[in-house]
Amino acid sequence: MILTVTPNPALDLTYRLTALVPGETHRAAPPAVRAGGKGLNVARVIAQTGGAAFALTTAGGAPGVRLADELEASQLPSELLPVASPTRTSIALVDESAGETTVVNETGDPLTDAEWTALRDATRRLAVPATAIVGSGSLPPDAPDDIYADLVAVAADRGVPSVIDAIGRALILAAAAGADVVKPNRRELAETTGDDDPVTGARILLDAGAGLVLVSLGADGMLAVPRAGEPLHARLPQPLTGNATGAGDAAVAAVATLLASGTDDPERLLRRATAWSAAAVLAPLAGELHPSYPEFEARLVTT
Ligand SMILES: O=P(O)(O)OC[C@@]1(O)O[C@H](CO)[C@@H](O)[C@@H]1O
Repeated sequence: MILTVTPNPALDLTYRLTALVPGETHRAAPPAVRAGGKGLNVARVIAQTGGAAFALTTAGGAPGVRLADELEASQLPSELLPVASPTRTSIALVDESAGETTVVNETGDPLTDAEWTALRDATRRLAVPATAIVGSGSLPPDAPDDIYADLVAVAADRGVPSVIDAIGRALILAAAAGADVVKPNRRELAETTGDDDPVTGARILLDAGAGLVLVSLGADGMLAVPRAGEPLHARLPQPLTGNATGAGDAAVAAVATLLASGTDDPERLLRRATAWSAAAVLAPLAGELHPSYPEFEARLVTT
């Protein structure tokens, strides 16, 4: 199975609005409630596409109970480490007329040292049967910077690939630890490296030690910058509108699935990641693909 580790999960509330007007009051039907956080979405997509996934995360307080209940109902194999602070909430406002989604992510509360140790220990234990390990999502305040680097080291010890979707120093340290693939989006990459050009930014992460950098470019598709050879770009002939929340997680799910099956060709990784990411935009909630996802790869333009 592919192990996903989400140190900062979120109870995702998705509201659908006919139109989002800043400064106005909106009335909405009750939100869709999902156990979210990037690694949980990655695991859901792997499961939807026929793979075996296991999600490791934390849960605390009343939102943590709701997260646990929803996760159990979804039947996604998972382990939730109990933590003292309440799980954060993330709100997605889907503007149906504009075809855009606005997201408010709480930062989350710090974990204690003992809770971080428990997360590291559980990662080591659950890595034993894993065929790939994914570390995904922002970290709560005061998190140890090396948490994803540690995960990369665990994967390397087990001889399985690692994929990291993170930001800042945690991402740089994960690259330096030799992550097989790192997948920031364009803004996260610029924030992390201080370079606005995605190819130059990606090369900073490659120089640090990453095997391949995938950069999601939103409606403009995705870029793969390998250690050897030229950068590759893939996109659909025309952009899609929908709910882009979780599109990056679908890309990570695609990459982890291919790596776990022994495929590490950058172009294949890029094409599958771009296709699943696009199919996620057409699905109503983060953590799922539109059922026509197998058709997307054939429509891509790669340069
Ligand atoms: O704060 P992070 O971890 O960067 O993002 C959290 C989040 O917005 O990302 C997922 C979509 O990718 C949601 O399920 C989740 O709530």
